[in-house]
Amino acid sequence: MKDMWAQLGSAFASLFFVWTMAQRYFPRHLQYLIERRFQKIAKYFDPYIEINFHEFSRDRHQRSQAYSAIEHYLSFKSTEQARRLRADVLKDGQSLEFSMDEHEEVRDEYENATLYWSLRKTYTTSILSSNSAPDEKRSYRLTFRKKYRELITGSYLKYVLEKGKAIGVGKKQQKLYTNYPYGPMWTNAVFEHPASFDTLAMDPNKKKEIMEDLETFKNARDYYAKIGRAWKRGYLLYGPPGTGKSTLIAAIANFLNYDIYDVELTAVRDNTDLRKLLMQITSKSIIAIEDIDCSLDLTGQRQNKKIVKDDGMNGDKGEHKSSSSSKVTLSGLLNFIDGIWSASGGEKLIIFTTNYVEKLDQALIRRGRMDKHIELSYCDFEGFKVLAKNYMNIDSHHLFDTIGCLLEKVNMTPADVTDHLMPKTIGDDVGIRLGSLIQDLRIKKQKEKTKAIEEATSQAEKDPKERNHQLREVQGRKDKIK
Ligand SMILES: Nc1ncnc2c1ncn2[C@@H]1O[C@H](COP(=O)(O)OP(=O)(O)OP(=O)(O)O)[C@@H](O)[C@H]1O
Ligand SMILES: [Mg+2]
Repeated sequence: MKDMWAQLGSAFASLFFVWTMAQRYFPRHLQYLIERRFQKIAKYFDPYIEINFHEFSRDRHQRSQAYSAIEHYLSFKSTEQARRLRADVLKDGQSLEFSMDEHEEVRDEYENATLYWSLRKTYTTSILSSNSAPDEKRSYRLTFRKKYRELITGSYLKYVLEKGKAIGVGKKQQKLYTNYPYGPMWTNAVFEHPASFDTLAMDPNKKKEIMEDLETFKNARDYYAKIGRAWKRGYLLYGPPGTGKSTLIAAIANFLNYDIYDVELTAVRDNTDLRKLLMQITSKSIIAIEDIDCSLDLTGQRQNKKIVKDDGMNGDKGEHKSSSSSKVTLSGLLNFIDGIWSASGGEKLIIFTTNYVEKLDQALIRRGRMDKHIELSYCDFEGFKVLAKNYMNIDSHHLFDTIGCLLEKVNMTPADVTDHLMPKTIGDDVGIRLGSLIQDLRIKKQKEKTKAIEEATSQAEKDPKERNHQLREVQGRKDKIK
């Protein structure tokens, strides 16, 4: 391993440690003088240079891309050389990536130079809570001889980062980030949503258009640079609850292989915290702000948000009130979308969702901010066929015609349709599930019919002059529903 010089160096390091423990017994000016001497002697004897690559920035907000690249680069060497390894599951959920564990060291060769990489960990306890587990800080340390300084800082590190990034591209495990309620911090989990464009019930032309738009965006780095615009794109998804807005976000993330940053605006204290949070978002990410009309009072005042209770990205929505004290304003959000903040990192998709597009401030959704407006609507026959294929693996059935006719007249969300297509008991066959859907569609149709008649009748009663006209309307609606 390292030679005699290194041992001398570490002897000095130990002496220095003893000194730091003993220095409190010396007067200040003496401490300073002795320290300077120590440093000079240590520098003279130590022929090595060390470079540290920390996992996070000093404020712990941003994960270093260099650290990730080094991790990938060292993966193979660690598997070969290290005795204590750490294993992480890769994107496919089956293979593993190994990296060296704490205090392990691996050797690398580059143009006759020998270098050593080691992993270091330090622990600090959070000042927020005395009970919290110590915070772990990891860093890679590169050690090499002084004479290789130019070689290493010049071409070697460039080579490591490029190679590490290339190795990491195919291995990237997607993450779902959510912001903590206190302070501008993200917490993350592995993102494993199965949604894809294939399983999405949506007009095939619309689907194709979205996929092409995403593909163009993904490959447009040079174009955005040329026209001088930040490499970002805004999507607005709107439509009634249960029409697939959250599912579409998951499908887009899977299509692009991007991470998702799910911003809970009501948990963000103010515009400054919002900016800090958004600044931490790395490239190849989707920034999702769901139910934007509920998260932000678009007149600039604060408002409580309904909390989405769901399993991951989807599910039923409860109307709980949160005791939010967020001071995030519309202008704060717009400043971010437009501003230079959003340019850091590049390649970001910002997606807003809402059930009530008409409630949104025009400033928020104008083109340039929200480049693409996508309506998700009730299930039509084409959408139903996609769901039938997904949930029951069938392309046709003698009940399809009846369902097609009913879906033309009745508004039912894809979420409600899928509820019928899922087997409720082990013996539920296709016929039973389709029958249950038809029954529900008929009940809905009947309800809509009764409601339409009631509305028209009460309207006619309010205005006797219009009575005859209204009665004709009622008859017309009855015929239409039939
Ligand atoms: N277009 C769709 N294609 C396939 N599945 C869908 C679609 N729409 C809804 N679903 C199913 O319904 C469930 C709820 O959908 P989702 O959460 O995406 O709706 P949403 O539009 O986000 O609703 P909300 O406005 O309440 O947030 C999902 O689990 C999904 O399986
Ligand atoms: Mg949703």
